[in-house]
Amino acid sequence: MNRTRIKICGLTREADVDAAVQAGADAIGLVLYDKSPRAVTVARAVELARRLPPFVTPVGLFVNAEAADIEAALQAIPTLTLQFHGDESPEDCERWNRPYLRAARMAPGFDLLDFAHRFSSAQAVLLDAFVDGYGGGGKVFDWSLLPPSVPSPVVLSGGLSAANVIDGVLKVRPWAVDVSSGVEVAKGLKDADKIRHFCDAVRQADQQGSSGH
Ligand SMILES: O=C(O)c1ccccc1N[C@@H]1O[C@H](COP(=O)(O)O)[C@@H](O)[C@H]1O
Repeated sequence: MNRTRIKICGLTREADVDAAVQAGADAIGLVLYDKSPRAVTVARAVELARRLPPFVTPVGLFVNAEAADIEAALQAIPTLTLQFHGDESPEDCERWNRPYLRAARMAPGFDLLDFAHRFSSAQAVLLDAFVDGYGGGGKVFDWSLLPPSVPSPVVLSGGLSAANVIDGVLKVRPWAVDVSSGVEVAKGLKDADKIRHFCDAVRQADQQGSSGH
C-alpha cells in the first residue's frame, strides 16, 4: 500500500508538536517568516524541534529570507529541511546544499512543468494556491490544473482538511500532503483532534487508493 507522507505546518506550541507526532506526521513545519501569524523565532524553533523523535523531520519555511537568517536557522537546527515559499531562484535554494521543498503558487496559466524543471534539485515541489501573503491562506486551488505527471515528487497543499484530503490524495496521488489552516482553531494554534482526523483521513485515502475504490 502506498503511504502518503504527512506534514503539519505552522506549529508554535509544544502540545501541537506532540499531537502531530502522536497522529503519525512525518514532518512538522516551523514558519521562519516574520510576517506570518504563525511565525516563530529561531530560538523557539529550536525548542519545538527538540521534541521530535527520530525520523520526524523539522522543516523551516522561509519567504525571501536574508541569507544570514537561513544560515542561523541551519546552525541552530542542523537537521532542518528547507521550504522556500517566496520568489527564490534555483540558486537561492541550492546554495545551502540541503534538502529543500520549493513552493509553487498555483493559478490558471502557471507552467508547473517549467517550474519543476527549473527546480529539479528540489526534493519535492509543494503545490499551494496563489494567495496574497505567499501562503498559508487556507485556499484550495483547482487540482484539474495539474498536468498528468510532474517530474518531481509532489507535496499537495493549499486549503486541505480532513474533509477534502481523501479526494486530494485520490485525485492527485501526491508523495505527501501539507496542512496548516485546516487543523487550526486560530492562526498558529492547532487542534489535536483536527490533526488526528486529518492523518486518519490520509490513511483512509491510502487504503482506498490501494484497493482501487
Ligand atoms: O503558514 C503561513 O503563514 C505561511 C506564510 C507564508 C507562506 C506559506 C505559509 N504556509 C504554508 O502554506 C501552505 C498552505 O497552507 P494552508 O493549509 O492552506 O493554510 C502550507 O504549505 C503552509 O506550510
